[in-house]
Amino acid sequence: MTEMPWVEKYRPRRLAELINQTKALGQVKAWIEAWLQGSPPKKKALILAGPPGTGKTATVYAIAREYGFEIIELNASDERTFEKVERYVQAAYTLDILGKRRKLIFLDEADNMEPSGAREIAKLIDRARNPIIMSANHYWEVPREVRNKAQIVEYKRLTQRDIIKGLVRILHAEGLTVPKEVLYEIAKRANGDLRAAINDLQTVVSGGVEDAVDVLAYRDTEKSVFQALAQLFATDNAKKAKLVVLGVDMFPHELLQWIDENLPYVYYKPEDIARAYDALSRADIYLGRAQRTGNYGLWKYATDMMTAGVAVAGVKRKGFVRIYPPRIIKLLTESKAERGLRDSVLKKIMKEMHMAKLEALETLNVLKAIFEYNPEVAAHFVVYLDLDLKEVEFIVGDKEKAKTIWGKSMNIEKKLKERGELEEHVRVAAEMGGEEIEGEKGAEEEVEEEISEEELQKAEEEMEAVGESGGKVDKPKKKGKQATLFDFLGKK
Ligand SMILES: Nc1ncnc2c1ncn2[C@@H]1O[C@H](COP(=O)(O)OP(=O)(O)OP(=O)(O)O)[C@@H](O)[C@H]1O
Repeated sequence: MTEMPWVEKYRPRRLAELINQTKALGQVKAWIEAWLQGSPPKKKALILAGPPGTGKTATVYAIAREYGFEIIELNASDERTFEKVERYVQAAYTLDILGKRRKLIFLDEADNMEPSGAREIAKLIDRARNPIIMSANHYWEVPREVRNKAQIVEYKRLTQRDIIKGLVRILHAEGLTVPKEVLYEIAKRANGDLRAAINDLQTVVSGGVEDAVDVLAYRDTEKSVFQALAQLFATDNAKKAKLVVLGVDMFPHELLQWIDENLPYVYYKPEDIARAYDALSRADIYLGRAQRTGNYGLWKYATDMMTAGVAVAGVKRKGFVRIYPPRIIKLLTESKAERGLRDSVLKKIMKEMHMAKLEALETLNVLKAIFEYNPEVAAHFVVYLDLDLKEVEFIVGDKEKAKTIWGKSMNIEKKLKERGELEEHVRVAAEMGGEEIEGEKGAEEEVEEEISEEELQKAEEEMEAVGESGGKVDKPKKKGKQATLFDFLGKK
């Protein structure tokens, strides 16, 4: 079961619970009280500016709770934001007779605003009859016309002592303890970001403290990749998705492995997972092409595909998502028996779905997520791929779940037999696979997909479209008659 993220569970409910931001809180309180006393402050908007994870958003929620505001939370990077703000800006902030609560407008990411949106927001601030609070990591990147109309409140980077205080508070509430050294390590690495520290603590605790050394060792070298992926998987905004990986010190193909590993835990609908993997395989194609031609300009498209393309692929799982290091590293520690099972499953995927090994590996990752969360669909795959119980156990990684899926697959097979349709099922499955494979060798060889100049041009337009609209990427059409998960899900 997915546990609630601790950063949400322990979001400070009252201002007094906020650690070490006394000066900032004093300014916010004075400003909000001016509204309540019937004389709105001269600057009708506030900008809470400071490093991530220092309590800006938490302040807004605590203020709302203590002073009885309803929060209208909007993201400043969303182009439609100003239309939405417009709706609330004119509403009176006083309590009305129907007992509705006064509204406080909260605009996150004010440093990520489009220029046209900024002009509108600036106009709206002038007309505002409700308090508008904005939040930004980089004050100077908030558009000037907005900055000029807002009062700044500075949030300071939290100290290691502050971080430890926050972590201990949570451990106390959870009735847990972790070794002091682990706590110090987390605090040291958090760089003043309590949100990152709390996420690290939850990761360490959920994996068992024995795991802590590994997780923290990774943090040392891959410091920002955990944070970047957590942000990537939290956003539906294509532009933000592209930005969050900018600071990651990694080659694109390494980043791709990390995304690949973690993606099945983020999406839960098979069609969304498949869509995200489609974006990832496009990225992979660009990387291959860059490698072959030496045109490393293609890395940009690859990175855009694996970030924006993946971020907009569908509905994400809510709750805390633990980020895992790439499977390739884990594979090295796989036992011989596991390797054997993996290879036999891969062979079946390659044979039935007419895929090359690399694609079959990706498909196996998708199957893992499907088997974990969707036993009905999983059972159809068992029949289709003719898996045995041991292989099902290997895919789902849990004996009980494997039995459930197995039971369902037996039922499907029984029904198909009864209706004399087993052969038909196999025929349909074969059709999905398309033409006959050209022997074992053909299936095992990695297929090199060439892309033409027109395709590159199209990719550029595609990525621009993703960046601008934040909308969904069109599912690229697969060449040939290879079976895809879409085919399977569509035909089932
Ligand atoms: N000063 C603080 N006191 C107590 N808890 C805090 C503090 N700062 C952050 N936290 C914890 O970290 C979580 C994230 O903090 P918050 O959302 O307020 O960060 P933020 O400053 O708005 O970051 P960002 O700029 O990335 O939006 C909170 O839910 C809370 O659990």
